[in-house]
Amino acid sequence: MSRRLRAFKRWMNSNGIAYSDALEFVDSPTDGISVRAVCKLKEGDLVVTIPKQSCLTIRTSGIASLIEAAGLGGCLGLAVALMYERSLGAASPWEGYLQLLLERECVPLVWTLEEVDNLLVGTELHKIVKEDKKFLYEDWKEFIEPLVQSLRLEVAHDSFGVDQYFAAKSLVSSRSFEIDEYHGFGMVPLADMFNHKTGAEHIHFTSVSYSSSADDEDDGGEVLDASADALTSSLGNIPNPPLEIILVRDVEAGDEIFNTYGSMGNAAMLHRYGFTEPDNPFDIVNINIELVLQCCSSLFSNRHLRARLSTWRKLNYSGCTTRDSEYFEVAFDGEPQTELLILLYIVFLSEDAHQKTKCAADSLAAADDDTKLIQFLEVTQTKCDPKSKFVGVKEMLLTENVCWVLGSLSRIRDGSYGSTSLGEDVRRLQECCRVKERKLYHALVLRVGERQILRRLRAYGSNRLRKSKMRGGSKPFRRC
Ligand SMILES: C[S@@+](CC[C@H](N)C(=O)[O-])C[C@H]1O[C@@H](n2cnc3c(N)ncnc32)[C@H](O)[C@@H]1O
Repeated sequence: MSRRLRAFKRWMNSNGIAYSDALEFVDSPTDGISVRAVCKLKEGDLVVTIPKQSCLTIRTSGIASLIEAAGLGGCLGLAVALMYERSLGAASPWEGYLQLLLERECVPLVWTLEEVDNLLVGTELHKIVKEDKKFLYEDWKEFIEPLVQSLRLEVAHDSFGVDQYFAAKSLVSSRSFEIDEYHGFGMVPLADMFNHKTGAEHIHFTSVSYSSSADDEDDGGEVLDASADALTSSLGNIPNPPLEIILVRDVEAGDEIFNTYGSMGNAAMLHRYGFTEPDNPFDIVNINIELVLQCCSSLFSNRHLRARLSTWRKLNYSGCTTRDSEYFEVAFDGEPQTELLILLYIVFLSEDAHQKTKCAADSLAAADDDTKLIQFLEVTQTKCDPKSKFVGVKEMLLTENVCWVLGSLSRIRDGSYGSTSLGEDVRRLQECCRVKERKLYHALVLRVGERQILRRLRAYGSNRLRKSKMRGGSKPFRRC
């Protein structure tokens, strides 16, 4: 066992963190720390208990009162707590835990701007990471720099520099857990040593809720050997149950024990945790509404597009929204969000069908989603395919024109990745070393995954078109 793991185990023992003998901690020079099962473990086994007082949170940190006085909460406050405890070195009560952590996690936030521009161009993350860098710098300038200057902390000021803040944020983003209402988010030693596997986790991490009934207290016999002091909150004598890790799936002897960080696409995973998973079924690509309108602008006037967009909105449709953009999701299998198909369908409606839709807009808008779509198609007098009950209402939106735009959107969106083809990206990924070229590897997994979704979007449109033609289905209202 590595020296840092031995020191961490000693620290856990003296801080009331109890774990099953069946857990083995592995320290690999290439892949970091992971947890394995020494023997077979069964679903329902309680394998770890962690007193909340051993977690590093805004409340437990030695700088708690200053953070509170400055009104810093959430991840920003936790990053300050982490920077402070790190600055204390061996004097920090968490030293045995902190010495186990990397200086920073390799999330795009801590990549250079040049790396972000070169590696993430075109991907869902490019703009987001550039904004993150800007906003976090502003947070540092506005909250952390004045805090350190005004309070004349007895620790080195350079422990609170902008680089240290970004490093702390990368650890908070990749390792923190929500503990409870009182502590909020915190660094949870040991719970943060389990790696992630999508949809195949073995453990769940839980915060046990306290019950005052004597029966419930008796049931607490399974709790591992955590010290009574550690289980009692420092705020009066309110019993404060520990955090627990419980097996939710059997693990064979020798196998790695995985947690889940949630079901998310590669962009979210790389953003928050600094890694990706090939063929991640939760991957998505977003198509901005501006791009949709731009794509249609070669066929229709601005006036026409504005009128059709307004009708779509009157029917109570919208895309997904963030602070400053509206977009449509394309799922892993290439299926576009229904709202996008409806918008395109309305764009291509004949003037007569559009007028009828406008007249019926108020009553249509009030209906639930499924009924609204059926009634909308009836209003626009789309001839229902006799087999439509087998193909689904969504298919009725896939006219030749709509499918054509889907293909165009896919090509234009794909152009944002630069001049290399998908095939070249796939070759680069095959030749890339996951360990030595970590940033390039994960950026390529993200890029290739997104471009494959766009290719499936093209296939989605052309397959539906072929099927529709074979059925002699709905005719386009207007040819491109
Ligand atoms: C909560 S920590 C897990 C323990 C970590 N391996 C360590 O060395 O301390 C989360 C970090 O572990 C790594 N990680 C977790 N699951 C991973 C996976 N499936 N593939 C690659 N890296 C993973 C990432 O670097 C991530 O930011």
